Order: sequence, then C-alpha cells, then structure tokens
Amino acid sequence: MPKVLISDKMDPKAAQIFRERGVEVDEITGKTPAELIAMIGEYDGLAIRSSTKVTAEILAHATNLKVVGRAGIGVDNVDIPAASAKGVVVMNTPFGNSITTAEHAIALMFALARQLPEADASTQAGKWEKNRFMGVELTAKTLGLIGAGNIGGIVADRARGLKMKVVAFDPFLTPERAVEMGVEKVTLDELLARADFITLHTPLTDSTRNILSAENIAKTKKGVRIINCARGGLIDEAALKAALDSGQVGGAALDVFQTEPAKDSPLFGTPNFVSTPHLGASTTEAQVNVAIQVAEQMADFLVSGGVTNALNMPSLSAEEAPKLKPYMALAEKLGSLVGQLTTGSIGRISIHAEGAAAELNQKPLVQAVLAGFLRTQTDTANMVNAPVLARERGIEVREVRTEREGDYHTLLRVSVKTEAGERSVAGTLFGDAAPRIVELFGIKVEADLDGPMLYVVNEDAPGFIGRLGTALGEAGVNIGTFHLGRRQAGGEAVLLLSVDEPVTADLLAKVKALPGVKVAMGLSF
Ligand SMILES: NC(=O)C1=CN([C@@H]2O[C@H](COP(=O)(O)OP(=O)(O)OC[C@H]3O[C@@H](n4cnc5c(N)ncnc54)[C@H](O)[C@@H]3O)[C@@H](O)[C@H]2O)C=CC1
Ligand SMILES: O=C(O)CCC(=O)C(=O)O
Repeated sequence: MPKVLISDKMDPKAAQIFRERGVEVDEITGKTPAELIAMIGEYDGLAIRSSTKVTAEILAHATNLKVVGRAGIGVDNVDIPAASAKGVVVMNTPFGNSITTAEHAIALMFALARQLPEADASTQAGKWEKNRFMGVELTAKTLGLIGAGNIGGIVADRARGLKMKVVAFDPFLTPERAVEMGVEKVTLDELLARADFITLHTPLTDSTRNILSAENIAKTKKGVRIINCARGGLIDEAALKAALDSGQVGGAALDVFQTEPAKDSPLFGTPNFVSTPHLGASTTEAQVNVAIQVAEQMADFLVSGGVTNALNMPSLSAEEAPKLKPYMALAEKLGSLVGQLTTGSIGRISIHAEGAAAELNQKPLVQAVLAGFLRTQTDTANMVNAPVLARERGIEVREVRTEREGDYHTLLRVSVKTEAGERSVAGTLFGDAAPRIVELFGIKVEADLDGPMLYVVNEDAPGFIGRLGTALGEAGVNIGTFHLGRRQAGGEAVLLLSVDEPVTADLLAKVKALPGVKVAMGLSF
C-alpha cells in the first residue's frame, strides 16, 4: 500500500480521501528539515502547502518518493529540477484557491483605500479620530494588474464590478484574452505611470524578481497604492519602505514577504502599511478545494498512474493509465533496444504510432521511449527528466501518428538518425498486453525483450545455429528463448536469444569468433 506524508497543515478531507483510496497516510506537521530528512525515506508521496521546503537535500534522502503534491499554486518551495532528476512528479492544484486569493487582493485594496487597519486600531483604542482617516474611492480609479493569469483575471473581473479601469502588463496576455477580460494591455512603464493601485499576480521567476524595483517604483504615479498577494521577492522591500516614507507610495499591503515567516521587517510600523501572514489562500472553501484536489491527484497517481496538473510530466487520466501501461513498457523497451544497439551521436529520435497506438495519448509514450533510450547512456534518466536530458544532448524528438493499421493492429516504431543513417525498431502488443518486438533494422523478428539477451548478426548459412548453440552450451550458458529473422535466404540474419545469465565478454569473444558472425552484443532489459 503506498504511503503519503502530509507535512503541512491541511484540511482533514485530504487524509480522508487518501485512506478511502487505499493510501496509508501520516499527518506530521512542523518538522525541521533534519527531521524530515530522517523520515522521508519511508514515503511514496509528500503532500505540502508552503511551509515545507522540498530541497535537493530532502529529495536525496527520499528513496521511495514518487510524487510531491502542493495543495496550492506556487511551487517555489519545491526544487523542481532536483525532483525531476530523481523521477519525482511534482503536482499542484492550479485553481482551487484562485478566487480566495483574488478576494484577498481586493480586501487589501479596500483596506488601503480606507486605512481600515489603522482606523480599527485607533477606534478600539478609544480615540475616535474621525478627521484623521480620509480615504479614496475605488470607482473610476485605474488598477494596474501585473500578471493577468487565473488570479489576475478574477481580480480584474471584481475590479471592473467596482467600476475601476483595469490596465494589465503581462507579456503572455494575448490581445483577444485582454478583450475578453475587459482590460487594456499595456507596457510595464505605461502601467506604472497610469495606475492608482497596482496589484501583483505573477509567479516569482527571474523575469519577475524585483519587478517593483526602486527604479520602477520611482516611475509610479505619486501616492500609488501597491498590493502583493503573489510572492515576496516581486517587490524590493527596502525600496518600498523608502517610497512609503517619502510619500511616493501612498500605501502598501503585503501578504507575502521576501523572507517568510516575516517576523521582523523594516516595513512593520510604517504608516499606510498593511500586512497579513501569507493568508491569500486561507479560506475554508479554498483549503477544502486544494486538500481534496491534491489528495485525489496524488492517490490517482500512486494507485493507478494517472497524472494531473504535474509540472514535470504530461497529463494522463486515471482511466487512460491502465490502457497505456503495456504500451509504456513496449515504448521503454524499444527505446532501450535502439539505445543499446546504436553507437555514436544521435541527431533525432522519431516515435511513430500506427493503428490503435495512434489513438493514445502520445506524450507519455514519447517520454517512455526517451527514458528507455537515455537510460542506456545515464543511470539518472527517467520518465520525468528524459525530455530535458534529450534536449541537453541536442536530440530532436519527433512524433508521428498513422491511424490506419498496417500489418499489425497496433504498432510503435522508434527510429534514430545517426551519422550512419536512419535505423528503426518496431514492436506491437500481443493480446493488447504483451510487448513484442517485430522488426529490427528492417528485419522481421518476433521476440519478447526480457532480462539478459544475446544479439547476433550473421550471414545466413546452414549449420550456424548449431555452432552457436554448441558455443553457448560449452560456456555453460542456458538459452531461454530463441528468435530468428533474416532479410532473405542466404542474406543477413539476426538472432535474439534470451539467456539465463548476463552475457560476459568471454562469451561474446567466443561468439564473434564463429564463422559468419558480423556483430555480437549482450543486451539487457
Ligand atoms: N498569497 C497566496 O496565498 C497565494 C499566492 N499565489 C501566487 O499567485 C501567483 C499567480 O497565480 P495564478 O494567477 O494562479 O498563476 P497563473 O500562472 O495563472 O498567472 C500568472 C501570470 O503571470 C504572468 N507572467 C509571467 N511572467 C510575467 C512577467 N515577467 N511579467 C508579467 N506577467 C508575467 C503569466 O503570463 C501569467 O498570466 C502564483 O504564482 C502564486 O505564487 C497563489 C495562490 C495563493
Ligand atoms: O497554502 C497556502 O497557504 C499558500 C498558498 C500559496 O501561496 C499558493 O497556492 O501559491
């Protein structure tokens, strides 16, 4: 039974779903990195929010870990390259807390416009300072949206309901989507110059870090009010403090900080500064949503191989997964076969699906071929990191589909382009379940690829098989299965033999010494 650790506070629905779906679950929150390192080895899945930092060091000790599930959106607390290198799938729940977070941004905008926290503190202190707190209306003001994705889109919708004009800076926002959202797409400089309120809704990346730098804050309209419910690091906090002190910025509300938990900040106590402790996603509704979603996604993956909302794997529904399973095994074997039989650099790998195979989700098949192929070059290759490794090695990957059936009702062909030309292997499924290779470099064969194997190319001549059998017998090697194919009578023939022991260099030397042998290699699957 797979076992999951919930290491951050999560709605109890998550644990309930894991149990109902046959996944054992421990809820242990508030552990230090060292404590997590000590315990992570026993878990297949790790369900987190933003407190647990899934570092390369923790992943290095996660010997059984298959999936990290983030009950939320931002995954900047997960080292995704390190997870991918280990073959650990990283999932998030991209929509479960969007409305809640957008509402928090709107709440903070009102808090700034009417100085609600300060007015509340003053009133409760018995001061009744009616003349001190003069607010501004939101109606007809310009809201500058930096990042117009899911949350930005909801904020824009609510702001338009408040009769605000919304301008948006987002390099990936299409003009059509901007029209649909009712926002005006502008450059960053234009937004800075025009906005009365600025709200940030981008992930933290190299291109967004310090997007509100001292230089950009200086370009804003005097008295602008700034809201950040996305990620600390988008705003230069020292520059924000200086701009609040000088009055360039009329108010700022931060839900997120460069360093969290933010227990101390020069911003604390600054007039017109409002803060919340990363509460953007903290509503009952959002936490139930993300808890249910993360548990369902992780259970699907651990129990039936379904992949949803993964950041480092193509999606695969829980219904598709069992159907794809034997194809993935075939794809991986074909990739491995072609990798073991090819020497020299590979410029391109093409994966051609024919007949029933062409109707399937191709992405996981392609990744399985690449993983099988690359594992012949590096032990670290897996389904998750294979596309990145292929790209790093300059291998072009092509996908071709032909729905029409050929000789087989379903066929996968893997071709590699080398300096010596294009070579291909092909395989099918017998009874829709058992992978069989049916073509090897243009020669028809019919073989299962399993365990240690001996691959021989020889001139087709009477007596050869007997001599090979004798050589193997004399070396004490037992033959499991024996598959033979040839281009034409008397031409080039191919032999694939499964043997009970790995093929040794000694045995290969003996086989190579037999008359007519052109190639002899040991393979393993
Ligand atoms: N405070 C909280 O509790 C929460 C914070 N968040 C944060 O909110 C962020 C946004 O979430 P979603 O809207 O769901 O993400 P999203 O992926 O739907 O939208 C992000 C938008 O940022 C845009 N973008 C990327 N680079 C940009 C750049 N250099 N300049 C301007 N725009 C850029 C993208 O094109 C995209 O439209 C998340 O990355 C997460 O960090 C999310 C949920 C809760
Ligand atoms: O889980 C939380 O409270 C934080 C949510 C968040 O920051 C996110 O989903 O990106």
